[in-house]
Amino acid sequence: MAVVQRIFKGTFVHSTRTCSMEVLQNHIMGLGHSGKILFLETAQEQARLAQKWGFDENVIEELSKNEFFMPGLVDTHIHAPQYSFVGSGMDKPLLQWLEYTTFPTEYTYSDLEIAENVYRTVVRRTLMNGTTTACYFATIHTDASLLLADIANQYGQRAFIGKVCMDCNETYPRYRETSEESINETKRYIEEMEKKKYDRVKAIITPRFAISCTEKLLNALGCLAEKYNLHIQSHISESTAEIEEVRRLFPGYNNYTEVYSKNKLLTNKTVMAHGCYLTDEELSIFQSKGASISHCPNSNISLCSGHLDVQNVLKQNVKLGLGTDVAGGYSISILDAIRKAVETSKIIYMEKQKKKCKKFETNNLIETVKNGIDDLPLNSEVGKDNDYKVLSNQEAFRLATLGGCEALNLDHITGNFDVNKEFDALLISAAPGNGAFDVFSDISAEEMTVTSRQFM
Ligand SMILES: Nc1nc2[nH]cnc2c(=O)[nH]1
Ligand SMILES: [Zn+2]
Repeated sequence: MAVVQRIFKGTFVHSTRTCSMEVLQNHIMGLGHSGKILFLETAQEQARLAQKWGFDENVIEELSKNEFFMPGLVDTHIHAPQYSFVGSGMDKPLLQWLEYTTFPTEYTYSDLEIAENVYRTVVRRTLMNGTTTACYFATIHTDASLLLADIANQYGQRAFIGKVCMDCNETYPRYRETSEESINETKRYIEEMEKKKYDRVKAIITPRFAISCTEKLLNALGCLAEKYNLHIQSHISESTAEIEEVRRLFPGYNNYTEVYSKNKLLTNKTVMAHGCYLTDEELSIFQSKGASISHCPNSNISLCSGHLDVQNVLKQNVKLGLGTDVAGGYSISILDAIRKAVETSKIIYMEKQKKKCKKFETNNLIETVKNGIDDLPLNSEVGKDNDYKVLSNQEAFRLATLGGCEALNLDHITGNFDVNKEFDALLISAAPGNGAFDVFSDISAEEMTVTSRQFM
């Protein structure tokens, strides 16, 4: 039997397959050598557990009343090099923003000194914000991408790191590769990454998006992903202008999703960012391939790209996680993504209400003509049968943790506190001294001084 290394007692909050947020109070968790969860049971079982696992009850580490453990946050889509201009240049829509702000900045990452400075900062800052797993885009530069992987490994972050591939760039031609360069450098990148044998940091195949890649490159990358059994990431259906351009560039395909799926880029290890305008037909392709979507609500609003209807994606059984999409999104925090996901869902709800209201108005007009003004429906009745359910905080919490791990095909390893998974967690104090918010309850001054720590 495995030897227990650490034992925690207190409150554990996580998601399960059937419950968005399960709060387990007064529970005991035992961790094994490798950080794997050996048991999580009610504290009433303490004496029995001590006997079974052979530990001394005095070694139990007890959380204070306002502390709890939750799974580490998962950022399923973030551009590490773009952190250097986060929060600026957001006055343009996607394609112009790429041309004038993003490409000129990413181009400078051939300089490893620039890369090292920003990459070290972004990994530390994401960890400080509770992101224990991140799926990164780097740039087209192989050595700088390898450096980002090395830094994530040094800091103990679980990460996918993508060397970006793009053999087309009409708007900023200096920042692109030839098809051969892109394919050969991707091979070199994969092989270098394999040699490193990092525990928690892996290469991910990264065509930037259909507009930046020829069909030849997309196909070659799909074949490489298959050959090396790798994860894949890209962008899809983020803005209407982008979709128009994809239609112009790939006239032989029925829709945007097909451009990826027919080039072997839509697998159960694929995560596609945005998907705001995917049709139900396209979502059903995602579902059948087991591919997932990274919902990046801050970016979608900041670049005026569109909204993702999360409830529809979930209804179609497509795997879904949250992403910051720094620097399309101005916040590096997944807590912000949780808030924005709920707010986006409320906006969709209000839009549906408005449509309903318009329908009533039209009907009223006809009714009014027929029956006179007294038969108008009361305002309070408007929207009564709007059956759209706003995303709850608990559901958004699930997307930020277990949902993200499902999206990245990591849910057999981590994402919640199931026995045998790795304990990848945040220790949250709801009432740290001088914290960012206030908690009104009977907590002692001593407990107030406890701050959040992070366990990996
Ligand atoms: N938000 C976002 N969308 C993209 N589509 C292609 N590249 C990018 C990028 O860097 N950011
Ligand atoms: Zn992005």
